Amino acid sequence: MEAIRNVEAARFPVLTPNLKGFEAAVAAGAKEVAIFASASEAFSKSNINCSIKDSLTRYSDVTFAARKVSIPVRGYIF
Ligand SMILES: CC(C)(COP(=O)([O-])OP(=O)([O-])OC[C@H]1O[C@@H](n2cnc3c(N)ncnc32)[C@H](O)[C@@H]1OP(=O)([O-])[O-])[C@@H](O)C(=O)NCCC(=O)NCCSC(=O)C[C@@](C)(O)CC(=O)[O-]
Repeated sequence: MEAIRNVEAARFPVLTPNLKGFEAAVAAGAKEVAIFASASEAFSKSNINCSIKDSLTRYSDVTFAARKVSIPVRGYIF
């Protein structure tokens, strides 16, 4: 994040799989984050170690937290 902080004319959405990741991203200076869910239970488990249903709950938490501090979430319009 330090290395890309001042790059202009580019967006760097940081993948944030849960609230802990979101908080770390913001602390590191992220100006945009991204949430990423899976279409199959197997991929969801392998990728972020939880069910699709649980991932949607996590992403709801991340989106809510992002909205509170006006951090854009990729693909989401507040
Ligand atoms: C979601 C986790 C973190 C769960 O990881 P986990 O091991 O299931 O986590 P846990 O909840 O069991 O906790 C284990 C430890 O990890 C810690 N932990 C818990 N969360 C975090 C965090 N955010 N950052 C740092 N540490 C974390 C947590 O605090 C704990 O630490 P301990 O108490 O034992 O010391 C893990 O499965 C993970 O990192 N998954 C993400 C994998 C990933 O980055 N996948 C994306 C690949 S790219 C892709 O999919 C393509 C595409 C196209 O979608 C990309 C795009 O959208 O652009």
